[in-house]
Amino acid sequence: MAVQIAPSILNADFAHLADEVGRIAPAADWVHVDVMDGHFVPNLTLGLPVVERLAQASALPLDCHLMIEDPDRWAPGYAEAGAASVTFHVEAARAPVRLARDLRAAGARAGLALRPATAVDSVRDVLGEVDMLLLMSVEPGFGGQGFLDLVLPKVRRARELVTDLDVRIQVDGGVSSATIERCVDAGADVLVAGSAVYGADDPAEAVRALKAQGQAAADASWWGGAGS
Ligand SMILES: O=C(CO)[C@@H](O)[C@H](O)COP(=O)(O)O
Ligand SMILES: [Fe+2]
Repeated sequence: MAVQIAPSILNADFAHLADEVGRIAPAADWVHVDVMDGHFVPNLTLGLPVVERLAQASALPLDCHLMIEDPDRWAPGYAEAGAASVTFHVEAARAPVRLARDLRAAGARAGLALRPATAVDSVRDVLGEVDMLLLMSVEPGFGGQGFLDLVLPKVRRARELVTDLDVRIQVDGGVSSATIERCVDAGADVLVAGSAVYGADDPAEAVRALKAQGQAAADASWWGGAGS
């Protein structure tokens, strides 16, 4: 299974977003767009009008991570705006199964996100309804935070639970050359990296290096042969 890198533009220059995506486009699989509403998390970033324009201007598919309240109401709009993948938090959703189905019906991949304190087993029965499970390895809200090792057993458990499913496991927060191998070895196959990419002199080269490191870890891991 190919490891994918989704750089987060949270640490990019918001005045030149399309250009910032262009800097990673030669190497990245997705561009990770962190949508924060100032309520679900104590930070405010961007919303639907920006995502709509970015989806048109971006050289990469958009992986939208919605850190917002009432995703049941707002998330389908991001799929309709052109996001290729829309991830919402289970802690905020009233009807996660219905919402995942709405996202897929709107043409997007559906992702389910868990804060660090939310147990993976709490969503085991709905994993067949989604395309990706996002496990936060920092408390959501800000880039540049330290990686929380407590996510690693959760990643391993998630990988066990999706053995017979076509569900990607994404880790988000504090992913860098120092932590990516542990994430992938546990079972992650999509890695979000914000400051590790946009803090580098050459963001595309940083993505290539992370991908090579992650793929080597996957090939050597206990789950590496699983999935498609
Ligand atoms: O969703 C979030 C933060 O809430 C992340 O996507 C971060 O933006 C990733 O940034 P780094 O931790 O890699 O700097
Ligand atoms: Fe994120």
